[in-house]
Amino acid sequence: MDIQIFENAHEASKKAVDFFEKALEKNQNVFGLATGSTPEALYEQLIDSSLDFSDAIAINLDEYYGLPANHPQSYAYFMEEHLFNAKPFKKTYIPNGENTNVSEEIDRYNTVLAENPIDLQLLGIGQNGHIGFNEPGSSSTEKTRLVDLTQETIMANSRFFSDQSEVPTQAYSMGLASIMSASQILLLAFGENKAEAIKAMIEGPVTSEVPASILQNHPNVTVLLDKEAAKLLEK
Ligand SMILES: N[C@@H]1[C@@H](O)[C@H](O)[C@@H](COP(=O)(O)O)O[C@@H]1O
Repeated sequence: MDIQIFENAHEASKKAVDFFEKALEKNQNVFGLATGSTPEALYEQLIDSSLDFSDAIAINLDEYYGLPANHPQSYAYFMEEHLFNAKPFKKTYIPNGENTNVSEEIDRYNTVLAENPIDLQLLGIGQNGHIGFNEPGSSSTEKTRLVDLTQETIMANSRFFSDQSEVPTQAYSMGLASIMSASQILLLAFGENKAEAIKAMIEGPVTSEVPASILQNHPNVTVLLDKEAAKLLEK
């Protein structure tokens, strides 16, 4: 893993833009994208850049189960608001949270991934070390699936909903095997509340208890951190 530490999220996100630029230059046009507050600064900078994604494909990691795409807290809505409306892609994919035929939705998404191998996968990280919505205990061999969210994740995500009872308890997510099959991975983490997860991911053992630790086994991972998220790392 290549670990890079920056003064703040803005500087780290600036560096992340370079990875998108380099990928486009090499005609690596399939981007695995993430939601959450972490990539917001990156998406703002991509919008402000002259980079052209009109030939690129975006494949998102996950979506809440039960939320329609036009729900303001759905990840589909987030992506439109934070990136796609201002920076159009040729094609965008995200799990359909409204599809209650679970095996059909999983097959559809796994086919999308098989037909469009991801060149650059962007990731955030949950405070418990989850990536996508692969919670602690997730198997490293899983592809797309419907996951039960942990109480910790439901609590963390409740800040976006007016009432905790409205926070979905399940989500469709690309699995760890889907994430690991990307050619290159870029993980961003900002703020002190990510410091423990980052330490465990980088310096701890590879364990399903910290899903992100599996990234130690990937040959091409870059981690961009601000000082707070890096503060527990051994110097
Ligand atoms: N499914 C998303 C993850 O993809 C994201 O990395 C994580 C951290 O979110 P944030 O960036 O807001 O801290 O939250 C959610 O659980």
